[in-house]
Amino acid sequence: MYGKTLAAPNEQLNQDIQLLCGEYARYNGFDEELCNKFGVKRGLRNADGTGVVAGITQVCNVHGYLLSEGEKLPIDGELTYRGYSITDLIAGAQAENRYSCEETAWLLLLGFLPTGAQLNRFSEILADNRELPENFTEDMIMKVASPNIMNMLARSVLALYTYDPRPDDYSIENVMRQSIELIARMPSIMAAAYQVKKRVYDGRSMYLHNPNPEFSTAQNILRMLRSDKQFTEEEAHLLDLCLTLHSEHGGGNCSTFAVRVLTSAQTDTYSAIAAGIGALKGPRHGGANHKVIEQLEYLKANVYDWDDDNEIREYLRRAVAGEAGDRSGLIYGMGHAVYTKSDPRARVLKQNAMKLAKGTDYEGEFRLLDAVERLAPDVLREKWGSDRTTCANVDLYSGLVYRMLRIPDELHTPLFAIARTAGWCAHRLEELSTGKKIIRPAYKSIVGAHSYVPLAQRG
Ligand SMILES: CC(=O)SCCNC(=O)CCNC(=O)[C@H](O)C(C)(C)COP(=O)(O)OP(=O)(O)OC[C@H]1O[C@@H](n2cnc3c(N)ncnc32)[C@H](O)[C@@H]1OP(=O)(O)O
Ligand SMILES: O=C([O-])CC(=O)C(=O)O
Repeated sequence: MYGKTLAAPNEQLNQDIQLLCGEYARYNGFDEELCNKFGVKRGLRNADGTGVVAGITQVCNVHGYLLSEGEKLPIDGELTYRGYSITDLIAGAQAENRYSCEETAWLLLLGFLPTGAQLNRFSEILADNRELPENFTEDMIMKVASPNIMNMLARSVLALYTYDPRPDDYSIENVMRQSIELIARMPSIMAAAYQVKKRVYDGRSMYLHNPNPEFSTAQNILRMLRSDKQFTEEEAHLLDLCLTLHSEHGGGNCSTFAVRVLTSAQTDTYSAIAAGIGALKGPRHGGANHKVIEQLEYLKANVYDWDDDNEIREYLRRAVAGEAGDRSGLIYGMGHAVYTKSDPRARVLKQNAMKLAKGTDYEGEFRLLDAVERLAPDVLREKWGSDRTTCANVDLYSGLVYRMLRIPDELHTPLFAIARTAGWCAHRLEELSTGKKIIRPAYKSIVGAHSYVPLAQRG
């Protein structure tokens, strides 16, 4: 067989680990009721599920419900970047046949819309910084390839520290430079990591195409991923729309909060952004877009009639019971910490997915996702025993759009990371300029006091 395989742990080590885990279970874990007793805000949430307010931000607003007399009222979600609605940002660029991802990055970093001259200069700066440092691909990506591109993104971002003459300078001027370099370089890292992974793990040919300085971020991504470097303008504009939609989501989402936590310790930009990538990789967060595609494959394999709601509902019930799919009990692409009735990004992605799928081989996959969106809320309500409103999130339709753009499934979450780098950097800058305090919540200790026992006396 061609390609690198990972060594399995040896049998003796497996047995030792099982013993250790048995001991772990005896000495760890606690009665969940203790959290209620001590008023612990698990997941940094209030009793009604709203987030504990951890800071003030001017970067973004995620609006998902109204509070009336202490009750959460479901509404259609709204998302604004620096006060501008995402739909206006996208429509504005589309009306002028422009790409919006670079304008969005400027807006998030600086706080206002660029003039034409500012946008042109910013795009030139990004173009000048897309290439990776000399020998970076050879030394940092090729030498120890990773089977997982998110892992490779995090490792490569950390490695860039070594190539930076001022890695630990956290002045706004220096962090702005680092932010712009990272936004420019992330697509090149993803493309190289994917090509090398293809070669090393899948035994396929790799193509290392240089970015084109004349191209936008979306155009360059398609150019670098495709063996023939070819793409259509429609494809690049759709990818640009996806990147814009994923660029930012407030200070409280798991990955951005991770970036803010690390930043509050005044650590370096590379460590903070690598933490964001690590958090985004999780299947409850950005990794859900990849999981949605896996879930779609399970549905395709296990549902006989894709138009039979009863059969799909039954499958979803089994998934929630942990008896189907990846056995996690989750329906991926559904539910959100803030949005109730709808996620505005999912609405836009759904429209595009529907348009693109119509009359193609993907129509059936679109109908399956649509069925998940229609049926999952009731299935979840059965589980919760309540009438709570839940909705599709950004991850439900993005993977199908990427599939239709011929982007490999394993790059769906990395594309999210590429887009979110602008948001992470904007929050890092904000945390540095306004945070002023190390983020340090408390954990209530419930461990009793023990007298030390000398080794010879332990039973
Ligand atoms: C870019 C993004 O991060 S968007 C989110 C992407 N993630 C997913 O699609 C994964 C599936 N969804 C989820 O896991 C959740 O809805 C989250 C992580 C997005 C939000 O989590 P929370 O804010 O804790 O959701 P919420 O308060 O509504 O959860 C209540 C309960 O319902 C469960 N639940 C929520 N959504 C789902 C779901 N899609 N499938 C199964 N159970 C769910 C929660 O696990 C929780 O169970 P518990 O009380 O046993 O712990
Ligand atoms: O806000 C959240 O918790 C998750 C989310 O949708 C995002 O980060 O895009």
